Amino acid sequence: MNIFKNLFKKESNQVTTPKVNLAVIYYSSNGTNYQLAQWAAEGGLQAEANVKILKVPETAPQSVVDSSPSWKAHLEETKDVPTVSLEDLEWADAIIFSMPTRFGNLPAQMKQFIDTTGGLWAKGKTVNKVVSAMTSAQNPNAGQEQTILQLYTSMYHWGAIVATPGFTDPSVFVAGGNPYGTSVTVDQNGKIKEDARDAAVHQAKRTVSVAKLIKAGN
Ligand SMILES: Cc1cc2nc3c(=O)[nH]c(=O)nc-3n(C[C@H](O)[C@H](O)[C@H](O)COP(=O)(O)O)c2cc1C
Repeated sequence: MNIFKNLFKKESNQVTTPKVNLAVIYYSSNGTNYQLAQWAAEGGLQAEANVKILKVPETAPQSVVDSSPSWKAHLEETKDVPTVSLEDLEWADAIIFSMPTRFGNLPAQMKQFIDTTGGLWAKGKTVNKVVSAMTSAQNPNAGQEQTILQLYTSMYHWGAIVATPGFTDPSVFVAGGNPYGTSVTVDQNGKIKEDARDAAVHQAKRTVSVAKLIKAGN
């Protein structure tokens, strides 16, 4: 009888999962991906994760930033958002990346940050991070999926576990139906056209719940 009791106890322990650390890492020139990052952070908190919103460093020349009033203003508005560090990556069990589409690809700022992770990768510290990505673009068919998939290519090298939203929630359809990750289209004024809040929240919750399983398994 005691044996059964112990077995039951062990199962109960397995169900009590540890708290997950979620890093929402973004790059944004005009605020869209900062907004997506904030929605993802909301989802992480709803899933009871420890959450950090972190920006990647701006690498564009100051003269280029200065030539765009909205870009300049966004950097000023977000100057107090902490900049991501390699320690943040070590801390994170789960990571949501959010970045705009640039000529059908990742922005150089995000890629530059990812390319600083070779040391962590070499020590095996990127393995089993649960990751998911979001993006924005000015057109629905000019690189949204491609940008997310390019990010995931690096994640496969990390040994990360890519947790896509798939079609696991109605909010994915409302946001435009991108199963690879929430993606939004912005108009000329940078206003998001789709109602993507719930999709970003759902994506973060799903990412955290997969990370919980991985962490509990470890
Ligand atoms: C250099 C550059 C390249 C871009 N390339 C694309 C593109 O390939 N496809 C597209 O639809 N929009 C493209 N855009 C528009 C951006 O994706 C859009 O402004 C961005 O998603 C807004 O995100 P943010 O507010 O977070 O900066 C480009 C913008 C810039 C500045």
